[in-house]
Amino acid sequence: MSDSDGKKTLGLRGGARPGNVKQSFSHGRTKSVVVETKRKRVVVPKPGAGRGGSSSAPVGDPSRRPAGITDVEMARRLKAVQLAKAREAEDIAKRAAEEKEREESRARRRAEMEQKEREQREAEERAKAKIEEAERKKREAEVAAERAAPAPVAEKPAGAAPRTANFGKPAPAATPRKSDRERDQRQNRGKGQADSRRSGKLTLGQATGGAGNRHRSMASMKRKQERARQKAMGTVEREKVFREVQLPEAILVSELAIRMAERVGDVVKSLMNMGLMVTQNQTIDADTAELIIEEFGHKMVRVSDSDVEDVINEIDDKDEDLKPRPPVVTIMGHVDHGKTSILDAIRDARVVAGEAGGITQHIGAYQVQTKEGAVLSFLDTPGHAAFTSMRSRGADVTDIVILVVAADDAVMPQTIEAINHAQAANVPMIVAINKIDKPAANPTKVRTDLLQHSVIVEEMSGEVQDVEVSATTGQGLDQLLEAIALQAEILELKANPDRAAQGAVIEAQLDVGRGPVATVLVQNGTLRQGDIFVVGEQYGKVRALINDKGERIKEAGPSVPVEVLGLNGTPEAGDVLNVTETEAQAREIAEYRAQAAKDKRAAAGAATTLEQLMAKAKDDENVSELPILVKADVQGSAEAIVQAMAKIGNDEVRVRVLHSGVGAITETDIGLAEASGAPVFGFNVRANTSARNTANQKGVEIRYYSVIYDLVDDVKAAASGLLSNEIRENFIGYANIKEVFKVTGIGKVAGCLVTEGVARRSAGVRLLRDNVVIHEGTLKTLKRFKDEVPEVQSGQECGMAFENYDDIRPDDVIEIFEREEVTRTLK
Ligand SMILES: Nc1nc2c(ncn2[C@@H]2O[C@H](COP(=O)(O)OP(=O)(O)OP(=O)(O)O)[C@@H](O)[C@H]2O)c(=O)[nH]1
Repeated sequence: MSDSDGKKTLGLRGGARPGNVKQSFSHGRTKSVVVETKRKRVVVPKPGAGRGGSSSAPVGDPSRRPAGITDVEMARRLKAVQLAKAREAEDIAKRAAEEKEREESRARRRAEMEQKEREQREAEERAKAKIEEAERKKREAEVAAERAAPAPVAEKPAGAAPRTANFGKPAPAATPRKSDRERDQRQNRGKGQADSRRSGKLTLGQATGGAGNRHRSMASMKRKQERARQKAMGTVEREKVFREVQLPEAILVSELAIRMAERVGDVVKSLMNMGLMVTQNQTIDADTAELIIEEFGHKMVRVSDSDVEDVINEIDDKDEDLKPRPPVVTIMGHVDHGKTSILDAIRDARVVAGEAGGITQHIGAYQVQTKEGAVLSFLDTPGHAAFTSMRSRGADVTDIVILVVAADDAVMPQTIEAINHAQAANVPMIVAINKIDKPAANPTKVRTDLLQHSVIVEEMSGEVQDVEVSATTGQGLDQLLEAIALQAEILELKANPDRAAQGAVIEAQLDVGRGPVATVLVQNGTLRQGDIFVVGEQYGKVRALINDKGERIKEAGPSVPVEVLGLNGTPEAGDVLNVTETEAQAREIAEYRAQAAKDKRAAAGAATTLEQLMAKAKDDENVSELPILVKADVQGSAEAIVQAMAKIGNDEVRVRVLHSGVGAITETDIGLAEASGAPVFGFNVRANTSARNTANQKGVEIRYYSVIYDLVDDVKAAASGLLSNEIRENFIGYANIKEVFKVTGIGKVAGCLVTEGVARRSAGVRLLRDNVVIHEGTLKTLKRFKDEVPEVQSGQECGMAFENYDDIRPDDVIEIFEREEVTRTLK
């Protein structure tokens, strides 16, 4: 701008922009400094100059070139620019080529990995197929196996074909999975730099040797996933495996879970879903367990008894080993028709005289020989209950039933029961028409009576043998024995005496001097002294064998009843005796059975459904129970009494036997009876002194009996006392309401006509509207012509008002009834 002047401050020339800067120093001193800034010259190329310059612009044109640049410099610069552009294009092409190569190598790797996966899968499939093939080979015939063997080989080329194609062509759309991935990658590339950078990193990793690592890591990842998948699938398959679950009579919930290989929690849960509130430590019965096993998709194999029982499993006897055996005969019939008398007459021994009330109480078994030499075994039972209870324990000992019917009587309830039992057991019958000596005897009536119960005797052209006998005179007894022998012949009863014995307990008791004694009827084999045996939950070694005549014998063959000594405890009637090889076996089986019985009892208590629990709770509110204690001389009697007690009662009253046992009444019995407020019934047994004293002190009633029927009658009477009286309603009349009046002081009064019976002031009334009871109560007033009357007869008009009830309308009907209390008894 201005030229330099001597007085002026030295400054820049032209284009300079002056400015002052004030500097501050210490002690308030300042100094102003002039600062000049010079603007930088900016060269802006004119439009079109660049393009022309790059190719055909005249190099020496000073107007198109920046100031101060020579032609040579300009040419050099342009050349440098061209070179840079060419290099840039080259770089782009190179990068594109590299990218393509990388892409191809990635595709190749992917193809390889997939190939490997496929190979792995195929190898697994082949292995699986091999296993299946091996299994099939085992099962199938040789030819089928050979035919089946090339199957995997044939599959191989088919599986290999796409593999070869993949190798030749790195990235074909071989599988839909692969094409998906490629599409994804293309999309990713299009999406932006971030994705392509990521793919670039992959390549770098590969280039720096990380490729192997990456490859491995991806593969290992895939293997991991595959393992997880297979594991998951494997678990599912395992659940589907049908396990054979061995199921005993009762099983612990936890044990069931273990046997099914399921989680205990799941088992408990499904039990709860079934309405069973049980824990894993509780026992459930086989039926419930079966449902659970089915629910979990397993197969149940019932084991009725444990493997320990296998040692006594039935061996089928060969025909040549079987020899004829005597028939086992049971005499059945109505009370006092002469069962014991017939048996007595046959044995030529007096049994009746020794028995209280002439009623057979003990179960015994005896053998007799007919004149022809045929041996028959007789079983004397105290009624049909024992016969049934023996059958229910699996002791079907009876071959022939003698049905005793008194000729002077008729077919009685117990006769019918006996017929039913014999028919249910599929045991042939012989009818013995007894007391034929009596003048009132009418055997034809007996025969015709029997017809009604589908027993057609020979005399009536049927197949059932009938014999007229008299136990008193002995008439017809030989014919009866002949008939039995004949029936036995028809039945062709056989057994193998040369094998380990098997028998059924007829009676068992604890003998003071001899210990537990069981009367056993040998059914098969021969029982010998010294034999080791298991009987029910007891076991032992035969110390002595005593026959029905009280003689000691060394052995007892088929159909021979014998008393066995040497038991460790008292078995129950109906228990089966089996001879074992060793004492260990016998003990093991006995212990197993005892445990099984205990488990079963526990299961019966535990496996109660909610509904059952509620029903039981509800029942208990309404049902009165008569608790009793029973002590008897022998097991059979105790059992018969318990069974008779079970039959007494109805929906409201029942007898509950708290305890039943064999032997004298003890202090323990009295204690139990006192706790439950129960009387003690002694059957052919007495209370010992201390028990008697305690009973006196505590006020426990002891009753002694020697006849079962007396006991039953007494209990029935006692149980009847528990029955609440029945309230019976009798309708005495009906009245129709004609009009309704309002009377001050009384309220609404119905003007009625008694249409039926009588209206009584003291009776109960019901108000019916359209045949629906809308009120039940009593009458406040019954008037006839303004007079209060006790009753009004049918056809007469009267006024009635209800006690505490006013809603009465014309056309309503009044039902009049009386209630009476009726004392009930048990049948
Ligand atoms: N006249 C006559 N009386 C007989 C005959 N058989 C039995 N009795 C009598 O009938 C009564 C009953 O006989 P039991 O042998 O005790 O009758 P049961 O069927 O065994 O009776 P329970 O043991 O109570 O079931 C006795 O008094 C016998 O004397 C017979 O053939 N003729």
